[in-house]
Amino acid sequence: MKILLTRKHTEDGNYISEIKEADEYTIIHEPIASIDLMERASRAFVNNFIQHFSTAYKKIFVLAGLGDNGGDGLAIARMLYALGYEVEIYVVNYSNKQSANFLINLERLKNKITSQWVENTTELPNFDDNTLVIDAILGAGLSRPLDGLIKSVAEKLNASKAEIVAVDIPTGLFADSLNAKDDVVINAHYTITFQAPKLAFVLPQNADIVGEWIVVDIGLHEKFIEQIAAKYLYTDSQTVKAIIKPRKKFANKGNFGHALMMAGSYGMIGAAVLSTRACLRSGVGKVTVYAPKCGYEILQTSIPEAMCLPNESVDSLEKLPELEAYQAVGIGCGIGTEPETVALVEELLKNIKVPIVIDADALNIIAADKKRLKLLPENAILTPHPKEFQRLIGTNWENDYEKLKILSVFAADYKCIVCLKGAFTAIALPDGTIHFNSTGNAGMAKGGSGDVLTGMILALLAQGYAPQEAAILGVYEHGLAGDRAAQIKSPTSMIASDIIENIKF
Ligand SMILES: NC(=O)C1=CN([C@@H]2O[C@H](COP(=O)(O)OP(=O)(O)OC[C@H]3O[C@@H](n4cnc5c(N)ncnc54)[C@H](OP(=O)(O)O)[C@@H]3O)[C@@H](O)[C@H]2O)[C@@H](O)CC1
Ligand SMILES: [K+]
Repeated sequence: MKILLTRKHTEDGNYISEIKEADEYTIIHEPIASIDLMERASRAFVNNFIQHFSTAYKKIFVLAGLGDNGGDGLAIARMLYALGYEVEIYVVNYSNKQSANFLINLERLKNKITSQWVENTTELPNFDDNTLVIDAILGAGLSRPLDGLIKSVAEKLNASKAEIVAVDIPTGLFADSLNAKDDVVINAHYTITFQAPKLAFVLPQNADIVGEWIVVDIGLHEKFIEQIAAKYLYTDSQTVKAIIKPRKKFANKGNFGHALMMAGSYGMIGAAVLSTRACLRSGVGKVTVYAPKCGYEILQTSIPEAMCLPNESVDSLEKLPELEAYQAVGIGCGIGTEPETVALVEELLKNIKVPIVIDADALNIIAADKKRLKLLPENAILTPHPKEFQRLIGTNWENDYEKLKILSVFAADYKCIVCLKGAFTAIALPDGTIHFNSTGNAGMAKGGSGDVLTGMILALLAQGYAPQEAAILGVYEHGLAGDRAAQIKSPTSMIASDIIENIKF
């Protein structure tokens, strides 16, 4: 799914809104009147809202602005009222400019619900912990940080205990550009957004502002959206459905590749076990694990399905084995950074001719001498967590927008694929696009999760998935397995082995 931007920079130094353009294209080519599109969007909001909140709240306060976000608010209030909800409308009267659709919806309220016009926060009711507030003050049309009346309304709401549901975007949040640290933004608990995810929603810095969020389809023209060259995408079940290849009935294990997992060191054989087992659960035909001697018996007994190739050294990985037999290689999980292992990583990068996934200590080894970055083979998949990525680039970032810029440039410069792990893992491709993942949960932020991901991606590479596909699909299925594990064990109690047990391609 594409992430549509509200401020996309153009070559002449201006910016356009992809959302607004899709909106206008739909109005002309469907065709549909603008007010009817607003009605459709509001209906989509209400359908989701009533599923999510049923009748838990006695009274609903709708805070409406004067533009089209406010117009949505009025339409939503009318629809909820018609469904029997007790609704009060407060119009935040911050300006003398009102949109045409706002005015039409104001007219449509007549003889149904009255709206109270607010010029001071003292005219607002008290929002106690049993109230639900729908925030329809400003949406995609935000052009500057909040000030004056809207800012004080936002501060009052944020200080209250009310449950806040945002229409399209929480008021004051720029959909895809940076808010200053001291900007006041309404902190929503739930956001129902129209047609496409907004970039701000997948950035960790905004997690407490957007709350849980969901995209509802408002039927903007498919043809227009198809031709948008999106820089940011969101991996959902549809994306993944288009990538997954069905397993053929008459296939044998030779059809699914032979993977080589280079992992483990003394005290870290668990990382080799987890990554290899995850690889086996992800459809690979055969897997050989190359590990130090101290891991041999552990690996042979704990994963009988895998072959184990012990290297000479007892405690750490050294010396490159023959690579001819393998369709893909994984390296890094628990390998440590002993000098002989450093030499092995360098040798591997110089000699590898098949797809590779690089994780953990292998990334740290590369980061320790930046010249090694030049050895990265084209389309190598790197799976750093933020700290590892910082080591690779040798610097930190000021905010998440800067992080994305650095990430995208890094992937383009080194022609590699970087899966930057975290909530909404960001996968940067050599073409500069960034694909955010939609699955996963906080229970996965635990030792061993990353090893599982490396094993899954390795299995997909060995089966012949293109590296981009292997990264996007692997990260998505890893998150999904984590979500299943969290359902069964709870996010707090689940461990990496539970993720493996819930992999289900
Ligand atoms: N796109 C779609 O597909 C559909 C979109 N729909 C809905 O439309 C919404 C977008 O509507 P919108 O363009 O009217 O913008 P909105 O956010 O209501 O505000 C605009 C007004 O606010 C003003 N203003 C800006 N910043 C300000 C500030 N800090 N403080 C004070 N004022 C400020 C700004 O003034 P200006 O910048 O011109 O000075 C302008 O007058 C979108 O979020 C969705 O809910 C659906 O109905 C149908 C399908
Ligand atoms: K809003």
